[in-house]
This record gives sequence, C-alpha cells and structure tokens, in this order.
Amino acid sequence: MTRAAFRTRLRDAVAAHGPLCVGIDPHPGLLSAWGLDADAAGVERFARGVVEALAGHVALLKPQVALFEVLGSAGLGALERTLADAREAGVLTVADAKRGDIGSTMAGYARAWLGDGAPLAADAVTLSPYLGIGALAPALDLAVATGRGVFVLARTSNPEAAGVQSAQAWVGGSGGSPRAVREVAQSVIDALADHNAAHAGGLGDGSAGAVVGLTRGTTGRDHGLDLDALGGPVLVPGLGAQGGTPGDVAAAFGASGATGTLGAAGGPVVPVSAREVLTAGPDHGALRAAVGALNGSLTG
Ligand SMILES: O=C(O)c1cc(=O)[nH]c(=O)n1[C@@H]1O[C@H](COP(=O)(O)O)[C@@H](O)[C@H]1O
Repeated sequence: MTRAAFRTRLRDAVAAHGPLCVGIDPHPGLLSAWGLDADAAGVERFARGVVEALAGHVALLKPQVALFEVLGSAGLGALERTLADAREAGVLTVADAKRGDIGSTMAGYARAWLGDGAPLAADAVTLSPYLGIGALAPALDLAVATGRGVFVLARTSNPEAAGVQSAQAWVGGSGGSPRAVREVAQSVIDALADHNAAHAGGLGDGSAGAVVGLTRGTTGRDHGLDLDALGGPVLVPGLGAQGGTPGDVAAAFGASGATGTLGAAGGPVVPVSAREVLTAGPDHGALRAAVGALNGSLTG
C-alpha cells in the first residue's frame, strides 16, 4: 500500500480541519447521556457515531482502547469496526493503547496496532517508554516502514506522573557523547528527536511523536521541556474535562502551537479533547459545532 508519511498526512488534515484531536472515550456516563446501554452494542453505536459525525470535520480521532477492552472480544470487535469506518472515511486515527513491553513482545504490539492488514491497525498508536525507550524500537521501526506514527508518553497530564517523569536521569556517555543530567521527560523527547532526525524526509518522516499533557503547567519552550529538535508531532491531552483551555495551549506551546506547528521543523501540535466534545452528542450537528468552536478557539 502506498501512503505518505503519517506526519505529512496529519499536517494536511490539520491544515484542512484545524488542530483538534477528538478522543473516542465511551465512558458509561456518556453512553447513558446518549441514550445507549453500557454494553458492546452501545459502545459500538457511540464510537461509530462519532466517526460518522466527525469524519471530514476533524484532523484526528483517538479511540481510548481501555473502554473497548473492558467488554472483551465484543468490545474489541466494536473497536475493529470503528477503525475500519475511519479508514474508509479517510479520517486519521491514533489508537490510545499506551503499549510498552520488552522488545520481543513489543514486536507483537507493533504488528497489532501498526501492521498493514492487522484488524486493529490505526494510523498511529500511543506508547509508554518506561521499560526503556529502546524497548519500543519494534514499534518505531514498523511505523517508519508503514508510514504510520507513534506518540510516546513524555510528560503526561496526570499529576501522579511527576515523580517519575520529572526525575533527573543520567543520559549519554556511549559512542563518545558526553554524560549529562536530563529530566526523564526530556530524555524521552531527545530520543524521539534522534529517531526523527535519522528518518527525516522519507516514509518515516516525523513518525515519532510525543505526548505532552496540557495540565502540568510546565510545557513549551519557556518552561523546561525543549521540543524544538523533536521534528515530530505533539499530542496534547488535557483540554476541557481536565481543566486545560485553548489559551493554555497557546501559552504552553507559543502562538505557533495553536496553528499546529512547532519550532523550525516540528509539529503539528494536536490538542486532545474527549469528554468535553462528546458531551455535545449524540446529535451530529452538535458534535460538529463543538469541534468547530474548539478549533476556532485554538486557532483564533
Ligand atoms: O495518551 C493520551 O491520550 C493521554 C495522555 C495523557 O497524558 N493524558 C490523557 O488524558 N490522555 C488520554 O486523553 C484522553 C483525555 O480525555 P478527556 O479528559 O475526556 O479529554 C483520555 O483518553 C486519556 O487516557
């Protein structure tokens, strides 16, 4: 299959629709508000309804895998059909699976979420680097080979993460590079930047994205994390239900963040909202209006 690099496709989608990524998070409370049962049929109608309403109106959709997985095989079937709908409708997806394991197992996760022809293949997947970023190589490599992407957790939106992600780590010291102390979150970003630099311009261009949450108050070029060398997209959860605002996106990532670019060659910056947008449903027009309003605030 021929396709452009994930980041190129994401940039085009952001240029067409605005930077917002909408999470497909079928929480029981939302199912009930939409008049649906909290079972696999309800989850499927909810998730496929979001795709139907928003395909052609949003740059990226992010199904939350946990909320399908909880229903076992029927839930995963619903997720398969949701991803198939999105593929057919031409809307980009990132499966929010937050996978990360030892390399040999990671190869299985990589094929499951990023492999051509895999039932659950999405355009990108979220990954956790806390078994060591090197352990994620099978997924980073498969993303390069297939024109897909990964978003690796660097600084997440939840306050409990600070103890691990803000710890200081010794990095470098091999291959002649000097040893230096870096915040763990920065060391993740630096590793992704190295990966992207090695694959610039091809099918893997910018395939290694970072997750940088909106709500921890210390993102962006002025406040610690240096994203300028990343050379890839940034997924920014925390908008809406977790308290983040479009103004916070601009404050954290600079004015360029709001328009979906970052640094000289980085980005796009893609803020995420699930619950705040989804509460506007199930009416398709109301969902589109909520997305339009948020995109307007992000770019205005
Ligand atoms: O990887 C993610 O998407 C993610 C990372 C993070 O740091 N924080 C975070 O909230 N998320 C996900 O983003 C979504 C946010 O949902 P809302 O808070 O409803 O907008 C959920 O599916 C979270 O699992």
